[in-house]
Amino acid sequence: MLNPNVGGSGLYAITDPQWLPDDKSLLLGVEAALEAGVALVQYRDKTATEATAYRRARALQALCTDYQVPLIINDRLHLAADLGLGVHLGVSDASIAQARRLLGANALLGATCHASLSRAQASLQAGASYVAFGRFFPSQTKAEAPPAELSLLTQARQKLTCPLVAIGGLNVNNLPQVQAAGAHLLALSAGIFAHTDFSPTQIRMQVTALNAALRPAMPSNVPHHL
Ligand SMILES: Cc1ncc(COP(=O)(O)OP(=O)(O)O)c(N)n1
Ligand SMILES: Cc1nc(C(=O)O)sc1CCOP(=O)(O)O
Ligand SMILES: [Mg+2]
Repeated sequence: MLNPNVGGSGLYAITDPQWLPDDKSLLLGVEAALEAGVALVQYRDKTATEATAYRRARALQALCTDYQVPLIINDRLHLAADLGLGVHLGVSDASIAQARRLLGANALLGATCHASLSRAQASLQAGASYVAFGRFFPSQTKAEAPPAELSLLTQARQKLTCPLVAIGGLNVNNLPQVQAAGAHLLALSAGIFAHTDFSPTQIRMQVTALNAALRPAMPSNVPHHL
């Protein structure tokens, strides 16, 4: 379900250990984002051991449940299965079809599609709940992410009926144009969590400013799949 605070177009907060390096900053940072209003949270942590990732995901699950916001696990399909959560998968990760079989019909499954509409169509065919395109702007979090053009979102809106996620270098200044191009969900990591002095207050202020930059979606545009 999308966050009604933002009328169906919402923020998708993606954690990263560069910005939230330990349990305390991760939980305080995500809680600040939840308080200020995000529609989805993704736990993305490439470096944590299995045990640490499990502990952090469990703690985030409890927090997100309190705020009734879905939590999605990046990459780690078996962790998602253990906790009964959704998963986001890229081209080098487990397949969407395998994830759908393992996680069941109701799980949220996200698929990275970079700049490829045909990959998006194939991912949906295989059972994805949403498709993600990007990166639209240079990313501090993932500098090597391949580029995509904003016009792709407009084409995707014409061809696909699922929720469309935009990712990569999003911030308060470029958010309106990404939304206007057709994105339903705006995924950000650095734009929410990267601050020189980590502070939950800064994160809350940042999410509040991002939400203020978003225009509420028309009811007919709101995808109800999430
Ligand atoms: C919402 C969202 N979109 C894209 C990605 C990138 O996934 P992937 O290509 O698998 O890369 P990593 O995140 O695993 O580095 C994402 N995580 N979330
Ligand atoms: C994890 C990820 N995937 C991307 C892609 O384009 O597939 S861009 C990206 C990083 C997103 O973080 P930020 O908002 O800081 O740019
Ligand atoms: Mg991945």
